Amino acid sequence: MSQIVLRTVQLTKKYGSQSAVDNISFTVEEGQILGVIGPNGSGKTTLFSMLLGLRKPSSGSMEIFGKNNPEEVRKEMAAIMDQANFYLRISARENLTISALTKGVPLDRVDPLLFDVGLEHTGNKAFQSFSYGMMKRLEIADALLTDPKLIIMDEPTNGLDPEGILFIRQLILDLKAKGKTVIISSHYLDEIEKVCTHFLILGNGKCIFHGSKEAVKENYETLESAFVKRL
Ligand SMILES: Nc1ncnc2c1ncn2[C@@H]1O[C@H](COP(=O)(O)OP(=O)(O)OP(=O)(O)O)[C@@H](O)[C@H]1O
Repeated sequence: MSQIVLRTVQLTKKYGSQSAVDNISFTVEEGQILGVIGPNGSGKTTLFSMLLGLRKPSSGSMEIFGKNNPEEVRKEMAAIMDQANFYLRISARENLTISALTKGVPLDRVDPLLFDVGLEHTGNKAFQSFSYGMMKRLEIADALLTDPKLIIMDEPTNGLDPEGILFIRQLILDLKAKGKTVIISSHYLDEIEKVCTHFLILGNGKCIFHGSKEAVKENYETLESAFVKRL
């Protein structure tokens, strides 16, 4: 049986009287690629913030690798949240080297990762000269430094050109081939449908569908139709 990576039980986050995440229970097993979708304001970022330990649930519980506190499994997890903090005047390679030193990661991981994200030729350019797509690639390399088992990505294709979108698709497929577990939010249903094994559809903070790609196909044919019919 596959290991359970994440289990939430009636997970709830309230802002005042409003439930941004409302009583959500689901599990994610090792190797699954879970796509989290929902309209604006449906609770995706709030859910991710709790998974990363950035916000505390108001009620309910969650376990990641069997631990209640995300801090205890920090080394097993990485997040790509569009909030990367890099030094502007130094290169991608230098930024990644500093990050590796800070995280206690062997420095020989830096160059292969620059290669993996397609920055091997631009690795010596100052970060401030980077395009948005290049920044995103560096953020991904940084997130993967620790070889995490669980990768959480909040709308990773937002603002990317077609080449960048293809790169993210291939990256997720590579992570899947390595047996990593990925939780990814996106508004691009066609794109997320190509890479995910499972889906969680949120509406007003509630789980309105959770199931496998096969269950979506069997019941709704496409993710878009599941999305429209369940909302
Ligand atoms: N810090 C906050 N204080 C009060 N309300 C908040 C806060 N953060 C989010 N909300 C509210 O919680 C609800 C869920 O927001 P959240 O950002 O989690 O949704 P989302 O699905 O990520 O949206 P989007 O697709 O626009 O990124 C929204 O109604 C939002 O206005």
